[in-house]
Amino acid sequence: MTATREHDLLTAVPDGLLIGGRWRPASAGATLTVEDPATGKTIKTVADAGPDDGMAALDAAVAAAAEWAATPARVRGEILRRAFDLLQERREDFALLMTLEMGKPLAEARGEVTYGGEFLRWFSEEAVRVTGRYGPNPEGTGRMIVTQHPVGPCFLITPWNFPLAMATRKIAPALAAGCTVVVKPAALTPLTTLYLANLLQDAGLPDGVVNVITTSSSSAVSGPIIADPRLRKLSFTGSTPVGRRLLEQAAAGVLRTSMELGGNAPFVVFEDADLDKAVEGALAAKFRNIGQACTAANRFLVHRTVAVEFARRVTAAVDGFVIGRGTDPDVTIGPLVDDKAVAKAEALVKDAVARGAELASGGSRVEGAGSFFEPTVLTGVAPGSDILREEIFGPVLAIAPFDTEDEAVALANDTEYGLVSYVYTESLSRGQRMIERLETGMMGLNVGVVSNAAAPFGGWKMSGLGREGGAEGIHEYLQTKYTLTPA
Ligand SMILES: NC(=O)c1ccc[n+]([C@@H]2O[C@H](COP(=O)([O-])OP(=O)(O)OC[C@H]3O[C@@H](n4cnc5c(N)ncnc54)[C@H](O)[C@@H]3O)[C@@H](O)[C@H]2O)c1
Repeated sequence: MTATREHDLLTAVPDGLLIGGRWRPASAGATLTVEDPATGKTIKTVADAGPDDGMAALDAAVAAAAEWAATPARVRGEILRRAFDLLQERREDFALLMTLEMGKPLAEARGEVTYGGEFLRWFSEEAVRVTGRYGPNPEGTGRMIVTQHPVGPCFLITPWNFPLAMATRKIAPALAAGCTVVVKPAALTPLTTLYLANLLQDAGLPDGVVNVITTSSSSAVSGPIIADPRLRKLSFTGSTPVGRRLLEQAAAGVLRTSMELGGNAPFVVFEDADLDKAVEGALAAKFRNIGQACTAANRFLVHRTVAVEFARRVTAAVDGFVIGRGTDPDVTIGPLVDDKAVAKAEALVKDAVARGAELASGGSRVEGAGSFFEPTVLTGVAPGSDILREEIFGPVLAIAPFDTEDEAVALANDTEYGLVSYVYTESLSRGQRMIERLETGMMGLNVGVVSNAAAPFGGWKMSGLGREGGAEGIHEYLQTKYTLTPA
C-alpha cells in the first residue's frame, strides 16, 4: 500500500457537513481531527458541527421529506441499487478508508464492504414489497384497509466499530421506506460515512434526503434534534448506557426508537461438539474486528471434558496471529480503536488473573506507537470475574468450564444482555433445546458469525429494541394506518 494511494483517497473524502445536498463547513468554523489508531497520527481534519448545524441538517431532512415520501418505491429502490453497484466499484477505497480510520485489517474491511453493501441491495428490493391489506371486516359490516406510511424524518446515530455497515444498515431501510435522514457517525470514524454520502449523491439521491453531521459534541448536537417535534424516529447503535440516556430523551416526545445496544455473547461448546468447527467458529466470533463487535463472543463456556483440548487448539491458533497496521496484508490483528480500549482490556485481564485465571497466551498491551493489545487466551476464569460480566471489546478469549447442560444454560443466560449466543453441539435435539432456552435475539448453531442482511438482527433484554435487516428492517421506518369504511 503506497503512501500516495492513502493520501489520494483521504483527499477525495469530503471534509464538510452534508446539509440539503451541499457540503459546507461547520457554522462556527470548528474542526475535528481523525487519527489512524495504528500510528496515532492525524489522517484528516473534518468539520465539527455545533447545535446550529444539527438543526440545519434536521431542517433539510424535513424540507425534503414530502417529496421523497411521494417518490415511487421503485425509483427509491433503483437509487439504492445504483449505490450498491457504485460501492462494488469503489470497494477497495471503502476498505482502505475503514482500515485507516478504525484499524481493522484490510481483509476484514473488505468483508465489511460486502456485508455493508448487502443492506443497499437487500433494501433496494424490499422497497417495492411494502404492501397493505384490503378486505371485509370480519367483526361486522364494512371494509378494512391497512396501509403503511413512512414515519418521517429520522435521526441515525452510529458507532465506530463498523463504520460502513452500521450506516448502510440504517440508511438503506430508511430510504427504502420513504424517510429522509440526518446521520451522525462516531467522531472517531466519520470518514466512511462522509464518503458514503458522497456515493449516494453520485447514485442520484435528491438533495436533503441524506444529511450528515460530524461532531465531537454528540450530546449537545443530538439533544435539540431529538427534542424537536418534527423528528419522527431515532435509530441508535452503540453502548447500552448511551442508549438508555437517548431513550429518556426520546420519551419526552414519545419518539419512535430503534436501539442496537451492547452484548455479552456466550459461546457454548458441548462435549459432543466437533472441536475443529468449534475452534474455527471461536476464532471468528472472538477475533473478528479485533474483538470490537457487539456480536463478539465474550464468554467461552466449555464442557469440562473438552476444555483443555479446546484451549490448547485456540491458543495454538492465536500464537500464529500477526499484530500490526491493518494495511499490511500479513496482519491479522490490528490496533484497538484507542488507548482507552487498551486500558480496559488490560484491566479486565488483570482482574481475571487476580481471581485465579491462567494466561495461556498474550495478556499485555504492546508498547510503542498505536493502540495495540496482544491477542489473549485466559483459561479457568472464575465466576464473578469482571470479564464475564462486561463487554470486553478487545481480543481476549476467556474460557470458563461447565459440567451439565442446565449449568451451561444458567451461565449463558446470567447477563442483562441478550444479543447473540453461539452453541456448538452435534446433537440436533440439544441444538433445538438451546433455541428454546437461550435468551438472545440471535443464535449461531455451529456457526461463528451470524450477521446477514436478510436476517432480522437485534437483541433481547438490554441489548435493544427493534430489528435491522430482513423483512422486519423496513418496518422500523414505516407506520401503520388502519381505516374502516362502510363500503
Ligand atoms: N447491537 C448492535 O447492533 C451493535 C452494533 C455495533 C456496536 N454496538 C455497541 O456499540 C458499542 C460500541 O460503540 P461506541 O463505543 O461507539 O458506543 P457509544 O455509545 O459510545 O457511541 C455510539 C454513538 O453514539 C454517539 N453518542 C455518544 N454519546 C451520545 C449522547 N449523549 N448523545 C448522542 N449521541 C451520543 C457517539 O458519538 C457514537 O456516534 C458497544 O457497546 C457495542 O456493543 C452494538
